[in-house]
Amino acid sequence: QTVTMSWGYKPNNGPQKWVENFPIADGVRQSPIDIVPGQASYDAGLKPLDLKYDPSTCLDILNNGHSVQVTFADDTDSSRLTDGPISGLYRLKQFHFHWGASDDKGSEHTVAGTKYPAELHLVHWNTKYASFSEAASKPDGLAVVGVFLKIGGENPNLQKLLDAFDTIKSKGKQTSFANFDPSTLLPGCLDYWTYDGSLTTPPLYESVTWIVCKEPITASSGQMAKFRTLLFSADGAAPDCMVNNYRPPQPLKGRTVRASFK
Ligand SMILES: CC#CCOc1ccc(CNS(N)(=O)=O)cc1
Ligand SMILES: [Zn+2]
Repeated sequence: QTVTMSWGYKPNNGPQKWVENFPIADGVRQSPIDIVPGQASYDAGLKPLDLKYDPSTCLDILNNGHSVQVTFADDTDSSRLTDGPISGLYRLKQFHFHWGASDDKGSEHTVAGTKYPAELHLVHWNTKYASFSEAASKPDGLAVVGVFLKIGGENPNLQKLLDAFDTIKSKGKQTSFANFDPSTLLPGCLDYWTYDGSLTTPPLYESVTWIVCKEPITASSGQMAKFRTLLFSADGAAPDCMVNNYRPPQPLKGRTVRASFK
């Protein structure tokens, strides 16, 4: 390799290599995991998720070279998560996706070994800390809500994002993106599994309370194909399709997965 390569999802810089620069990759609370419903413990003490998002906090949509990300203004509590498995109030910072090269793979979490074509992550940070950056490395710093995507009917709310993809095709491109309500991407039923985990990309901080929704949302096969038109590569570089940007499940290492539902 001529220039020092940053992390990615290829054989020479992908998940099997991340431990070289990020030793926490072999840590005790890494994500994602395979969720085995029969082994999850129903916890009647878990509260329903309370998610309230203000579309006016939506700022822009970005190709960061690893995923497509929608970023939010987090200087007030107007887009936030409370209750569920967490205590306190966590502010929405961004959401992004992971997906495959084909509809048979793409999610990071799996359910009894089943891979979904994609997974949405809504990243929130604990307001007991002063900022996202400070919270990102604390054991109770982040709460990420995961939502599976399955192949089904056209999703009109998802289409609003996809319509912006042509302007952010390559790494580093971003464009303003206003008045999007992320709650339109949530399933009708907010039953969830929860466990203590990590970021699924470098720096892999073990700072995430994971909240994975049992019910998927739908995307059509054509909409999934649109995700695959994005590029890992920057303008002018050899085009490198942004696909398979998912980390495979990691060892549970004795952790308990709790269910909010019977
Ligand atoms: C300071 C700092 C930092 C890192 O911030 C992030 C935030 C989200 C992610 C995506 N991780 S995931 N897939 O677990 O939501 C990666 C790095
Ligand atoms: Zn993610």
